[in-house]
Amino acid sequence: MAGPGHCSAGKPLLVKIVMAGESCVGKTSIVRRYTEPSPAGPPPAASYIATVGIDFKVKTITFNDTTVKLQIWDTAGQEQFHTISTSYFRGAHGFVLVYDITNSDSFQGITSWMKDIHEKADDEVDIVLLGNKCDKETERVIPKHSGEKLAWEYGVPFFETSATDNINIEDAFSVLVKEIMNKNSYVLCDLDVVDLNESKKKRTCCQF
Ligand SMILES: Nc1nc2c(ncn2[C@@H]2O[C@H](COP(=O)(O)OP(=O)(O)OP(=O)(O)O)[C@@H](O)[C@H]2O)c(=O)[nH]1
Repeated sequence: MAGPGHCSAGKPLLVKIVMAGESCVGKTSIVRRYTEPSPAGPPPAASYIATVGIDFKVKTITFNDTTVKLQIWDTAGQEQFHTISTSYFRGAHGFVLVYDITNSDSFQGITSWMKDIHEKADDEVDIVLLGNKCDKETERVIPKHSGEKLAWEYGVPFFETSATDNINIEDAFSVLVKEIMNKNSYVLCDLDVVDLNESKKKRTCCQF
């Protein structure tokens, strides 16, 4: 893969990030909080709508004076979508691996998601571990030190986050992007990305 030094002048870099973790831990809410444009971000939807298959959002950031396009793939956590979700792991530069601090099954599931990442993603991929829903302190079942210990065992950064209260979301992505960007070889030039929304906007009933 090409590093930043190989990109044509003015071309942004492209970084592929994949969200992973059990169903209902807050992956979609975290992506929405991070990518949607209002300064504080909109609150995640109060009602839960499961991701079906896969979805993605793009966010453009500046890192050390370089424009970087983050392509964030939001996978479905439900078991029935496991094969399709993990098929998007290949080629990812980084993973945001999420559990819910109020749900012990989602914490136990991290080991299996880590195994999937190591089996299906490229070697030396960067990962950040998030214990989400830290605004629900009274319902907490996973102590913060358990998350820290697990992250330490895997050698990855760890944050407790809240998509609802916008806690540590920006910081978690910043740390992940920094780790990815520091490995120049994992960043692609954004040469052949087609903006599908842009083509849709231009299309009329007679033009395809
Ligand atoms: N209190 C609280 N609720 C949250 C938080 N993040 C998400 N939720 C709620 O948790 C539920 C599930 O959130 P989603 O973002 O859809 O979860 P998901 O991991 O994308 O779920 P799948 O699409 O099934 O994989 C929704 O009702 C959200 O409003 C949070 O930080 N705090």
